[in-house]
Amino acid sequence: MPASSYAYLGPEGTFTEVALRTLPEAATRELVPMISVPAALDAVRGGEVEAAFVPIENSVEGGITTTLDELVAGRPLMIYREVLLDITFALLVRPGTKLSEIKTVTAHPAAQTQVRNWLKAHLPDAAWESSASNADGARLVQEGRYDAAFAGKFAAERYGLEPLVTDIHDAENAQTRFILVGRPARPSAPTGADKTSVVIWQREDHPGALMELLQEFAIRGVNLMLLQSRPTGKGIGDYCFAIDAEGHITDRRVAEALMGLKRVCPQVRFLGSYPRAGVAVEDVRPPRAGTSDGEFVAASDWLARCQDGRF
Ligand SMILES: O=C(O)C(=O)Cc1ccccc1
Repeated sequence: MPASSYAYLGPEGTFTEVALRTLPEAATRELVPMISVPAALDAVRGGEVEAAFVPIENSVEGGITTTLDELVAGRPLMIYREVLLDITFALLVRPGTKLSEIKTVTAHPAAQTQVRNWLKAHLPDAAWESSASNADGARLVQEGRYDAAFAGKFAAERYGLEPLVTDIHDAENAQTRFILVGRPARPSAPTGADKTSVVIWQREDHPGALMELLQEFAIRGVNLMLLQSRPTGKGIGDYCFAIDAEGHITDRRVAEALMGLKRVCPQVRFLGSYPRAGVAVEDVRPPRAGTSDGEFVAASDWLARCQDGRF
């Protein structure tokens, strides 16, 4: 596997692959399908690939916990890009299969919540089995292990299947967010429409503990876009929090919020600052009064002058 390659959640024909191919840099890399998110991220940690492209969140189910848990623990990784993809499923079957003949269906667990109502209405007696990815489900249908798979329509041809039903989605406008993850290095320069991801651990259980952490963002006018709690595995009630905040680590208000967290949390893991998918710089709300870079710089200059008695 050459180092100028990107691993992704495979096999060929996943939504992940479709999302990855929308990145211009993917055209110049070898794309290597992997069987699971941990396998893709381990290939990054081991230096076998330059980066890995994996799903992180969808608008119906929330966080993809395998990915979050991988980013929270183990050797640190960093997020460099994100991609949003609209998701609708097709029911893929071996040619000639009728709806009435389907007894078993499969897909990635994150697909289940997106097709649950459709399944209840059209295949109420079908048994559900999870597969490693939606394309892997299609592969298993080709092999005869299941009767049908929920996957992208585009996966049908690759696995010799036919889309019996298309455009299946319980929720309108369902989207999945994917991230490009690499080893830690300097984040790309701010674009004006950026996002910063961190994981924070709280010091101890006490009233208002989470509010104290969130207030580091609130008082500096930093908007939060994701807050996902994950168990640390150390015992019931012991959680860390994955947070996406609007802005770049080089924005003063974001940097100050992160420093605030670093002072009060036992551990903070920086996961990267990267351009927001689908957001133009003109659409980003301007900083709240008193939280622009200029205002932070003016305040720290004033403080330095006070400390010097030069005011
Ligand atoms: O990329 C895929 O095909 C996956 O299996 C992950 C996934 C699951 C559900 C919706 C979008 C992506």
